Amino acid sequence: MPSRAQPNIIITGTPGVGKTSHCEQLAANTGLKNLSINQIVKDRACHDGWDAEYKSWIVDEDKLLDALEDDGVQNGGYIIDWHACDLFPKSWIDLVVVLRTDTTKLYDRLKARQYPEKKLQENMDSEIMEVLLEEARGAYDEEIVVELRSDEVEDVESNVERIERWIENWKCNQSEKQAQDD
Ligand SMILES: Nc1ncnc2c1ncn2[C@@H]1O[C@H](COP(=O)(O)OP(=O)(O)OP(=O)(O)O)[C@@H](O)[C@H]1O
Repeated sequence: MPSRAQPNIIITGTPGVGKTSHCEQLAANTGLKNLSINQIVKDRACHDGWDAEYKSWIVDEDKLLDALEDDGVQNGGYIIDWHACDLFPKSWIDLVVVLRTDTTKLYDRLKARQYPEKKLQENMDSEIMEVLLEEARGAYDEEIVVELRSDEVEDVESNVERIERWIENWKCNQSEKQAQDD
């Protein structure tokens, strides 16, 4: 286990599953820093331009990782909000939460955001095919990947409470480990 005092947690999932809603609530409750990768990509120009068809930035992953490393993300204390997860080094990450949503609900949420039809359909397919869950399971140890439902508003609160309990346990384990090492 790494010797961080605070964990790093990825909240991932198909666009529209509720990552931002979860991350904001979790950051407010725990004091961990909310790291919106979308924002970093935009603000720190970690991209190779704008994809007009998909209406999204073409991410330069090397630049992005350099920017995160400069900020000391590897030292812990971050909630990482991003619709991909396999680019972050394994050694940086303590928990990966993959949010899942009923596809009818996802369709309504993406439609409300006026997503272009092609992007909407691809995201629906991605949720149906469990692409993000498979990506998380492929990139990280099985025991740190957790799948949570985000269908109803109440799910956000119960998921956040669950993650808060996980953080407390993680900190206890870290303190015990530290005491053994001293
Ligand atoms: N569990 C939920 N129940 C009902 N509505 C939700 C839930 N989670 C999120 N929403 C709503 O769905 C929309 C998308 O949520 P949010 O922006 O948090 O998703 P996201 O996964 O961060 O999307 P993106 O990847 O595009 O940033 C918002 O209008 C939000 O209020």
